[in-house]
Amino acid sequence: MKRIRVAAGVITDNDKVLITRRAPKENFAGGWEFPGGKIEADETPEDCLTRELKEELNINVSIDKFCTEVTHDYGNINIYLIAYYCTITDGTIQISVHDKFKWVKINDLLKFELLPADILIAKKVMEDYHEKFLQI
Ligand SMILES: Nc1nc2c([nH]c(=O)n2[C@H]2C[C@H](O)[C@@H](COP(=O)(O)OP(=O)(O)OP(=O)(O)O)O2)c(=O)[nH]1
Repeated sequence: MKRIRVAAGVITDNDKVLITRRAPKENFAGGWEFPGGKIEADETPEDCLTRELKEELNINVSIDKFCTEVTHDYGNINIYLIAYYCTITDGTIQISVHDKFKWVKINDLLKFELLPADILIAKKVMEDYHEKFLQI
């Protein structure tokens, strides 16, 4: 089975988080995801994420913190997905490979049709958010 490694960015703004929708003709068209892409052989996940977010959304980000990692078996492909919390440091979002982007309430994340591998990431983001909220 084909195995790939993918880095994804969890970009939050107070109670919201950014998700992007895979365009028609892409694999998993119509599915919402955390933007990012495949990690190349000579790249760290962080370098990959910086590159992908610039390529796909035209933004520069700082990578703040590891969020979580998951592996998911899609049948024909096995994906290792590593997610990091990021902050936009420069630029305004311009989509190029996605057909939509949306800032959604963290609490509403599971209402969107996320890619299957992203459900565990979404749950971790919600958990981290609630923990932060309880500490205030
Ligand atoms: N980017 C991204 N991909 C995800 C997520 N969850 C998930 O299962 N995937 C899957 C979908 C794709 O099969 C794969 C990532 O491929 P991609 O098409 O986004 O990566 P890429 O930009 O490097 O691809 P390419 O067109 O250059 O080949 O991982 C996610 O949250 N973000």
